Amino acid sequence: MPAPVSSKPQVETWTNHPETKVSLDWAPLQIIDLSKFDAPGGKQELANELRDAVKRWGFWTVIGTGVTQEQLDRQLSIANTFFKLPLEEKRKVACDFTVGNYFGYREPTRFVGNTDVKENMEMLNLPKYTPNYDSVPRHDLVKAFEDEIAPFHRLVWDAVIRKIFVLFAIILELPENYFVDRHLYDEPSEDHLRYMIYHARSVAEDKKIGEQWTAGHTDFGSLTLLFSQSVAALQVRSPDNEWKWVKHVPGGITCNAADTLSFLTKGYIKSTIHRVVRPPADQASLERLGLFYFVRPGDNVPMVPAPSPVLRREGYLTEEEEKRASEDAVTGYEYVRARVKNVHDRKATRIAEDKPDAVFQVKNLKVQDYYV
Ligand SMILES: O=C(O)CCC(=O)C(=O)O
Ligand SMILES: [Fe+2]
Repeated sequence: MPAPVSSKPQVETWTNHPETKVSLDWAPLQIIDLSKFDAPGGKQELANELRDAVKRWGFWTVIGTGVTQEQLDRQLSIANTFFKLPLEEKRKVACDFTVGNYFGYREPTRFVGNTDVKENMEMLNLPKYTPNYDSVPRHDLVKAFEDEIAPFHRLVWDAVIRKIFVLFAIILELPENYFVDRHLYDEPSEDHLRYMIYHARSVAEDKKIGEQWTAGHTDFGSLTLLFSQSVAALQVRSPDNEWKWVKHVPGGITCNAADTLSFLTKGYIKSTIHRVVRPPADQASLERLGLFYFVRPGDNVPMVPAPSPVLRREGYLTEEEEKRASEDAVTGYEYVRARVKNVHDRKATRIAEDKPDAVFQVKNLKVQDYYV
């Protein structure tokens, strides 16, 4: 048995950056106050507020989550400490994209498209703390802080994700636990908490890549939670196909729906296109450290449309489709692993100049690979 890690390393405290003073074209994202969730009529009220946001934007912000600023800052400081480790240490547990495995450290090794500019982002994806993942390797630093990371990991699911899934079920007139049951924390899934850092680039380098740090894309799982942070760089494609900046909401969590939730709802819940670009001038030289939770469907959950009266009524789902849906259905694990492999198991990242006509497909499930 490995020796228990007795003392914690010193953390490199992370300090948040000031917000940009540049006036940007911000996306008008709906704010959902989850502190109302348990009040009488609260869930229904929140579901009504969320309905339009999920159908049209696929992006919204939650506040009143119960996750404290102190907990958030502590996670960011642990993340900051991790990224300052020597590369050899970070490499000890690495993502294995040859099998679409996103758990572990992602090193910025790839060139952007056909340029000589390298990726500027590193990440660490931490699987859930449940017996299913006991044997998954973790870095010593992560083990040393497990008493803080593990409860935080589960708290995000319990306090935020579970509630959002209940709201989706109400919107779709399904039993309240319909989506919760397909994303349970204690069942196996590719869910991960993510630490992610973007390093600043020079004006000249950013120019070569069209200032796009990550090309337009949809996320692979069901739901992405981005703990709101002050360095502006994330843009969402609006219902009118215009890029809008996502504004910082202190203490809030920006959420977006992703591919598998769109499959489970026949496209009613929108898997929204977004990208990451060079920050505005007053923030362009800052390190951009972020904390995320990527929610994936349960490994064994079939990607079939929910039997929702709303989907039937609004013409998303025909009787014939409903009958055929479960034949040869793709599972959550199959889709997510294949999608991660397709996007990441390559030597160069995609760039806006590439032809954006690539379609990714697993059996009947189809998405556009990336967007300009
Ligand atoms: O860094 C961000 O704000 C978003 C990152 C993102 O879109 C992703 O990792 O899928
Ligand atoms: Fe994304």
